[in-house]
Amino acid sequence: MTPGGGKLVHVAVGVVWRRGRVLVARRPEHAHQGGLLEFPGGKVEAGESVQHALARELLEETAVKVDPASMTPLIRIRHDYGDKEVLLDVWQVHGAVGEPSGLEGQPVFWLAPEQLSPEAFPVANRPIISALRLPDRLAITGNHENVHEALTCLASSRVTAQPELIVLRLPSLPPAAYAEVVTGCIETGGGQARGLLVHDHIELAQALPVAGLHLSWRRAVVLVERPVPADRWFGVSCHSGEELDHAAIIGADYATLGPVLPTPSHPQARGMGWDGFAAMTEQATLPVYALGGTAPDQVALAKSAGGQGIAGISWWWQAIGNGFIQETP
Ligand SMILES: Nc1nc2c([nH]c(=O)n2[C@@H]2O[C@H](COP(=O)(O)OP(=O)(O)OP(=O)(O)O)[C@@H](O)[C@H]2O)c(=O)[nH]1
Repeated sequence: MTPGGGKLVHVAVGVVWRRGRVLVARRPEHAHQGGLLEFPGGKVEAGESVQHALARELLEETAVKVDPASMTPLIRIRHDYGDKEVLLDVWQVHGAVGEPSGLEGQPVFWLAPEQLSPEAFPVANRPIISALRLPDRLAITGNHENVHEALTCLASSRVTAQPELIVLRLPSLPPAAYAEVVTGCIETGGGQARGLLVHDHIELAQALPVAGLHLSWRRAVVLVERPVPADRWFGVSCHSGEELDHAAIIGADYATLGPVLPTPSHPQARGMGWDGFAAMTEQATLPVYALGGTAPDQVALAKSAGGQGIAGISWWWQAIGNGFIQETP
């Protein structure tokens, strides 16, 4: 039973991929959340696994055949619509066989991830769309006290690891020097700092062409709403379930959660472990990166624990000079 006294409806939801696009359908007007777009799926029946429920629903609703064993978990979202509380259990599906058609009269079509407009879907789907667009590795810079060295490290680390999103975390730099690094990245990026998330300097993320804003918990805790527009990423560093709840309330698109494992900078801190991480992401309503002692070879592990992937410094940052890791974010 849910806090409201109703029953939690467990829904198997499929993100079915084909040639870089995903399958969507329009919900019938009379249905719950009618008229909006959805990813195909439906209720998990008693005694059924989520994967088998999804395979059954995809066949019944869209005529495509999928192998339950080939599905991979994307995210689980619990959402209370007021009239109904749902747990959307979302899985990615590759290798679906057959041409889809709306067997219940619903239009079905393929859309590229950048065509998935959050407003066209039920509210509970927004984190799913973020999870589809976000990479599975979130790179965080090490520290530097010098603008030139920070830019040099950033350029060389980027070439080797090719991260899509980078949190520019340079806590030792005074604000003016930090702004210089950001504008340096914008210049070399031909007018925009591609993939760059400004750390803690809210006004820079609002004013400059960067990919978004990442806030430390101490900055995020005082906010009551999202500080950047919807076309920028907004992430928060969290360390507990309560912090994840607050991040979701202020409109964060993703969070980092850690430390999961002991880190080189804090070897004495035991970390929450993968079980602790899984328990917290289970309750979260936004994509969550595992941070602290994690590396890209643990992306699959992080995903199986309900995470978006891993975040961190040491696996990609090529420190020079004083650019060694001094503390975890
Ligand atoms: N299939 C699907 N359901 C979704 C999505 N997003 C979302 O909030 N839901 C909600 O999940 C619930 C279950 O969906 P459903 O109506 O497809 O399930 P069903 O066919 O087994 O049930 P029904 O017999 O009541 O129609 C609905 O309340 C729906 O609004 C989504 O992307 N896909």
